[in-house]
Amino acid sequence: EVFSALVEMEGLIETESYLISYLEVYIKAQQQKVDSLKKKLLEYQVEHSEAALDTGKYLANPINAYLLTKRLTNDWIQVEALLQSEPGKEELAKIVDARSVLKFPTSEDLTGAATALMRLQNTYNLETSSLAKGILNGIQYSSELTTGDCFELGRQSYNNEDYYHTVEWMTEALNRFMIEEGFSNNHNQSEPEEFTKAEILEYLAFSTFKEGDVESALEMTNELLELQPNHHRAKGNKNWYETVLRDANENTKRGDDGSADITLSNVKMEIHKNPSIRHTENSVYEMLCRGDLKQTPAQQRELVCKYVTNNVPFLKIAPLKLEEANKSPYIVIYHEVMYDKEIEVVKNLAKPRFKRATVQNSVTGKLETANYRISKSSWLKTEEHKYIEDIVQRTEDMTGLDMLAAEELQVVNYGIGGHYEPHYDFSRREEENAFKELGTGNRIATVLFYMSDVEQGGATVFPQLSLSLLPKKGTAAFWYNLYASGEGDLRTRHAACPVLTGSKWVSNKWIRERKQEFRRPCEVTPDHPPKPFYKMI
Ligand SMILES: O=C(O)CCC(=O)C(=O)O
Ligand SMILES: [Fe+2]
Repeated sequence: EVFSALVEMEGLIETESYLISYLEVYIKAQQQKVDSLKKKLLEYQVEHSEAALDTGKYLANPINAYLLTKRLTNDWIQVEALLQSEPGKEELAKIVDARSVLKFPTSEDLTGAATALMRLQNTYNLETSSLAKGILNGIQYSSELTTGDCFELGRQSYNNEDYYHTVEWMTEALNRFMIEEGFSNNHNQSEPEEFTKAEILEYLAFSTFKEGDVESALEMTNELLELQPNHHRAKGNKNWYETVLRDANENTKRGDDGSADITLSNVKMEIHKNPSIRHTENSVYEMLCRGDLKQTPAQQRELVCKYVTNNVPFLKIAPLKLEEANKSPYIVIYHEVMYDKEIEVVKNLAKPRFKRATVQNSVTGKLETANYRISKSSWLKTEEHKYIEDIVQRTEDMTGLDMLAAEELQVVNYGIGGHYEPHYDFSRREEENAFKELGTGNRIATVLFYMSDVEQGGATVFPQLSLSLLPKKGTAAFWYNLYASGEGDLRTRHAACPVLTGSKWVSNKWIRERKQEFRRPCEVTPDHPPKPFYKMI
């Protein structure tokens, strides 16, 4: 699959440019055939109309008799040959073979890309109508979506059981459909559509019902039945909606307050609200991604920037630039700790080995792909390149921790809407077995290098700390995941926000407990963190 990393999608641009050139040559060849046929037709028509005017007179001329004979012998053989010729055959073969030769996205990619758009819409509160116009946060980024695109996005949302967005996109499709219908009626040039108004209404009605608005769902179904009186499912739905409304009305009548509101208390109905307001941790996460939530001035006042040498002799000459991002747990940003030339090498080494990033199943301990982590990644060994050795040495200097038991450098590229929902980098108790086998202990600390700027979105956020770190090429974030006692620090729960525009590259160096005994001696008493300010789910 290609949608999970932007760099993987570059191959698709190449595919498209080949297809365009094949198609262009094919059409030219076909056009030449049609042009020649038209010319022949015209010649036949001219001669024939003269002959038909007065057959006797025409044939009395021996030259005409000869020409007529010739037209229907030699000439016509040429026409037949032209008709049967297959110009552009080679290009057609190339187009047919393209799927096995060139890089093509799959239907999973289409679903993934559509889901990513929905995620972006949710996280960044993007308006459907603006998005349909190709506008992201007020900036025109791409061409406008067609009615068919809106319908397709609605269908994809429906398949994901996201009824909120199905309603949004199908309403957009319906509005556009009506405008286009009016337009084509006036101009008498209707294009065949890949969907009908009835289909839009069916999706719209059912999703509106799922969202809890039974009356509107019924109205839409009635409209659908006007278009297609024998629509089987619509008839069934109409009955069902009417029953639901009748039951609700009876309930209301029995109510004391005499309110006319429809209560559906006796009807079991799943109401799918906008997913962004369903979970509290999620809503904090999304607010942080949008920049709607920030550290308080009181928190920020405490933070300082300084040059550090961490008692490393080399750093005495070239100290590191440290910016504190959070006091407790201590999270810092190091500036200018990965250089452009290193970044290029790391990217190039990583690209050919990219695989969809996995997560560890908390029950089985197995690695698997998940919708809550969408990116591609690969692992680079320290010995692979001098630059990686340098990066790992710098990581040791930055953290004061031993790199012997650290994991390899993980390099990550996020695709459109690519994200990693709130998680801990350390392993929870259930998963510990996996680490015991490795014998390296838990992930004591994380160093997260930013290898690109990101145009919009893609922040790393810590919901419990109201903290957002914006990617800046060459910087690295560093924090301890564990207390000195070895217990996991729940406040380090963090997430990678979906990338709205741009390509996000990061690399992680996860440092393990093993070998740190003398660098960060363990303590017996964990300091217990304050409770999060929102409800954990
Ligand atoms: O990409 C980011 O900003 C964070 C990535 C992350 O948390 C992880 O890979 O564990
Ligand atoms: Fe993480």
